[in-house]
Amino acid sequence: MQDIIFVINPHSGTKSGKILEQFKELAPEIDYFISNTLKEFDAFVNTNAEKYRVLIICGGDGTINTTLKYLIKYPKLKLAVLPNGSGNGFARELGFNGNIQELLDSILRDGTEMVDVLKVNDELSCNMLGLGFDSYVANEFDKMPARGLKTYVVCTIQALFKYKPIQAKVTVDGSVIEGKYHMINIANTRQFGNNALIAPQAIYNDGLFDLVLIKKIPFYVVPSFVVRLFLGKLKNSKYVQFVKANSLVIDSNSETYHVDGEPKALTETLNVEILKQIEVVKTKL
Ligand SMILES: Nc1ncnc2c1ncn2[C@@H]1O[C@H](COP(=O)(O)OP(=O)(O)OP(=O)(O)O)[C@@H](O)[C@H]1O
Repeated sequence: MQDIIFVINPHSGTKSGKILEQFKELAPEIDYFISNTLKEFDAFVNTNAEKYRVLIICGGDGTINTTLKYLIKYPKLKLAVLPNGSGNGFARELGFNGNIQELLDSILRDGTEMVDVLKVNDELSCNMLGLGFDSYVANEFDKMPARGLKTYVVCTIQALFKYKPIQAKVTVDGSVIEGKYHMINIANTRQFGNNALIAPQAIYNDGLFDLVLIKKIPFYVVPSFVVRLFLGKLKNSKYVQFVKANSLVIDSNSETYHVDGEPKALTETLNVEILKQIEVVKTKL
């Protein structure tokens, strides 16, 4: 337990204080660090990374995203997750269920699995990036004073009335796909979070990502689309096209995009490729 570090993002989710207390009670011998700012986190990891074998991240997909560059720089460091975000897509896919004792047991078993990391211009991603509707929602969510699932649902419903589809040109495997889209996703794992399975066939360690192109959906189709999304049945929808690839280029008039749920302004062409793999604690027996 000496070589494990627990890092908690106090800005993620809605119950980080309570989780930290529970963690300290169950594992008093494990070092912990409260990551108040990215600057403090950077200084802490760069000073201490060599001391540790496992980095437990307590936060959402956005927090996990901020650790990727360190996991690549210090490959002896393995990632484990105590989910505390609004969607927790990555944690759900890798089987991190939020139970502290089960997490510690998984770490002690010492099994690991590799996970692909994508490079998106100068950023990294391990779960999902997207343009269009979901980046619009991520941007609106970012402006809200409260976080959590409830706020996310409110932002999504409001966006259904305000959002306009985007124009995009995607160059993938020498072909050009061009059109008007409700949203475009590049999925390393199957889900956005909250078990919304946008790319049901995505495999996080196959050296490929799934490009998911969603055409403009008529308003009356939205309810059945949402049902298919949560059932993992989008493959049969005529509004959705899937392509597996390991690199692509996107030009779009979307003003925003998101990387693992973190909204960004879109001002240039996006170049996406599979970069490397990181080692993640295996939760399944
Ligand atoms: N390592 C870090 N240290 C400090 N702050 C961070 C760190 N990583 C991310 N943040 C900030 O904390 C905010 C919330 O983090 P995160 O995205 O993980 O939680 P969430 O939005 O509640 O969950 P989810 O991404 O699952 O929807 C981010 O938008 C970012 O501004």
